[in-house]
Amino acid sequence: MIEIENLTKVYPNGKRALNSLSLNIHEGMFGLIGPNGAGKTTLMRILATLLTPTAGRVLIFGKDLQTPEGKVSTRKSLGYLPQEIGFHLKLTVEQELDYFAILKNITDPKDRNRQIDNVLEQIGLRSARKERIHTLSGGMKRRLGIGIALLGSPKLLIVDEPTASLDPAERVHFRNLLFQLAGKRIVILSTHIIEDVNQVCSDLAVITNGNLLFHGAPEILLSQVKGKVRIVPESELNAEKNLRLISSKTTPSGTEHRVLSSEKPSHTSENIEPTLEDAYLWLIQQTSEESENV
Ligand SMILES: Nc1ncnc2c1ncn2[C@@H]1O[C@H](COP(=O)(O)OP(=O)(O)OP(=O)(O)O)[C@@H](O)[C@H]1O
Repeated sequence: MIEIENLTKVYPNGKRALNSLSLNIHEGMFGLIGPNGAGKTTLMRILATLLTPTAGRVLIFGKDLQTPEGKVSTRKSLGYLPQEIGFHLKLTVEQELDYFAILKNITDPKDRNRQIDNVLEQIGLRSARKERIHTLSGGMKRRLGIGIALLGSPKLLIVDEPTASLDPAERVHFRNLLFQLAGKRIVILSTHIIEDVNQVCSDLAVITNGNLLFHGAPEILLSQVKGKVRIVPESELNAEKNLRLISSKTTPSGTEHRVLSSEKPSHTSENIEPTLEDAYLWLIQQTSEESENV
């Protein structure tokens, strides 16, 4: 388990990226969502021991990250896939994995080969082992990134926006791969794609401006907007009271607005089943309105 207590990070330029954040993360898939600049990467870099917090405490599998012993043991049990990964494009898939396995201190060549075979199987790149990295598709490169993170069989896997640049089929493939990998591990998935979290995470946190807005199961977040989402045509928008606009789209019959409201629907609009994205947008909007009113 990961225990985060009152974690604060203030960068040297005075930017407060995390603000006394407390959170516990258990085995399985954990989704971390929030708008740009919310503090997600800062949090993940602290968990990955790449950044030192200004205040607060983090225990990873019972070890305090502030102690040298805690840092060493976390690094041993960690696989981290950052947003950008610098591959050696002229190496083959197999050579790249071998290179990173050596960096991870897997010194015995037999053990290294065994682990590389396992990882290639897990990420579905067995047939591409002799291919040079510059010839791989974006999705295959992301899978190779996860393969590198998996070397050493880490108990904690942290992945930062892994599906952002992938096509829909590769995205689904990749998120299913993460789900399979979760098993007895902790997998932290940071993303802007709420649907990915909805499909594979049993627990999630929403952060904005370094503050924790929500922590719990996706169903609980969803339940907060149940019975409150509906589609309203442009012509009816003024007839409805206390609406919160989620999104708008142009259809052959005119502009339609997806809105949230606790009021009874007007005669031409009716409530529809909300999505996790509705709940997320509602939470974010509510918070930004509250902070504007302070
Ligand atoms: N090295 C740094 N020095 C100063 N400010 C920084 C630094 N790194 C990040 N920040 C700021 O801290 C805040 C949080 O950034 P962070 O990258 O953690 O957010 P994020 O949620 O990962 O955003 P995104 O989704 O855009 O990647 C932002 O306002 C960012 O500009």
